[in-house]
Amino acid sequence: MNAIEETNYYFRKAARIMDVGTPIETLLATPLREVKVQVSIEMDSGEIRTFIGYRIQHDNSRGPMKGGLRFHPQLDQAECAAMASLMTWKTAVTNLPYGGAKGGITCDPSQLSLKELERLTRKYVDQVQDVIGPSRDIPAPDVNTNPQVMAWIMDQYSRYHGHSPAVVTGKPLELYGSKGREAATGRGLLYICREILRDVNLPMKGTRFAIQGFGNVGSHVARLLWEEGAVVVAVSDMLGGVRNPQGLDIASLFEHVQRSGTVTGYGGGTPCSHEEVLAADCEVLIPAALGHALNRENANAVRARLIVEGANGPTSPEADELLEKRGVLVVPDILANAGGVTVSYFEWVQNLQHLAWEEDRVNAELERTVKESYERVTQIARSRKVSLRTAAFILAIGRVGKATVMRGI
Ligand SMILES: NC(=O)C1=CN([C@@H]2O[C@H](COP(=O)(O)OP(=O)(O)OC[C@H]3O[C@@H](n4cnc5c(N)ncnc54)[C@H](O)[C@@H]3O)[C@@H](O)[C@H]2O)C=CC1
Ligand SMILES: O=C(O)CCC(=O)C(=O)O
Repeated sequence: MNAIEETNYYFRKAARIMDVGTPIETLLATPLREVKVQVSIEMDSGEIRTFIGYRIQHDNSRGPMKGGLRFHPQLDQAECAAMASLMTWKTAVTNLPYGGAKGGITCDPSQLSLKELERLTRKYVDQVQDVIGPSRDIPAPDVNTNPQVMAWIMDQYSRYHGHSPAVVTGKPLELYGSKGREAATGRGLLYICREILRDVNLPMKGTRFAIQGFGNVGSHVARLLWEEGAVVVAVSDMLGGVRNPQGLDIASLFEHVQRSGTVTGYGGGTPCSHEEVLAADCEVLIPAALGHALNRENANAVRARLIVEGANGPTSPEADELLEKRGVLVVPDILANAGGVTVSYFEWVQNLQHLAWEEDRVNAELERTVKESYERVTQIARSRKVSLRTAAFILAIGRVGKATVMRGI
């Protein structure tokens, strides 16, 4: 199965329990529009290079489409489509007035200079500016994109359409960004962890976590959990992992990462492999890197009793089944990592109203939203006797399906 087949497997499993019927099931599984563009730029050397960019718009029945932009060498159309679809279900689980989209460029940003990255981003906007917009489709950061990239997007789009801060979220604070957005996905995961730990009678203090990925999502959730007394026993990034059964000192790990750009080589733990992080002896595993991290080959090695999905699509359907059989509780991506898009929504609202919220308000509204979604999903899981993933899809499909039918097809 490729990425979109995996996402649709989960979608169909829930749609069939709900008995939505083949015509609506097919409609909801089919993206509204798939844009694939040539992104050609002049490199610093004077050479012309051509990259491929995507923007997949999955559904807009509940509002403008929303979702991140990924710059990654392995990005392809199927993965963008999968993540666009996940955005539709995620915004619906969280009850944000949005649909879903996702996009990016197949490239390795570590091989580009800052100027090349800027030219690439601006050229991409030239190619998609007629399909995005503040009330049409609003991009945001994802893997290897950041507030600076969002600033270039805002600027380039505004050259075509006039001053438009609300065309993109995750912008720098100096350029209409929202307080709290940078840490929002990690903070949302923290709130989810608090809820699920309470439900399984585990205290935050002393509970052991392993975290795959130490970028925006992984590093913030590690810091927030550690600040609450949780023990982070292993972390990794694309170069490898580091572990310490007594707990890593996250503040000094941050200093190390700031200096070296990677968790590897950190002196407060011992080096370990990617697979050892996923199989770490801990209560909670947070995959917060790329899709398909947990699959048929490694799912049975997982020792955690809870998995909280920070990444999008980190668990393949085969792995999901193996984990469920072993009683491992999985909090799915479309519920667990919705903190980022929730604060993106707050940023968009602030931009449309030309005002700025204080961080306390952002975090309080985020906490309320996360708790409410968690409550709704767990109620469905209990009453229908299904997994949290299937329950989250049932909630989302109900909302998107109703909006679709009420608007008229
Ligand atoms: N940034 C956001 O607000 C949101 C991101 N996500 C998802 O969270 C995941 C991470 O995104 P970000 O943190 O934003 O990206 P990022 O680019 O800031 O960080 C990605 C991290 O993953 C690491 N990584 C890459 N391959 C790895 C591997 N094989 N093993 C271990 N680590 C590896 C990188 O070294 C880096 O530390 C993605 O799946 C993304 O779609 C989900 C919701 C919102
Ligand atoms: O902040 C956003 O709008 C989208 C973030 C994102 O791409 C995601 O939730 O996967």
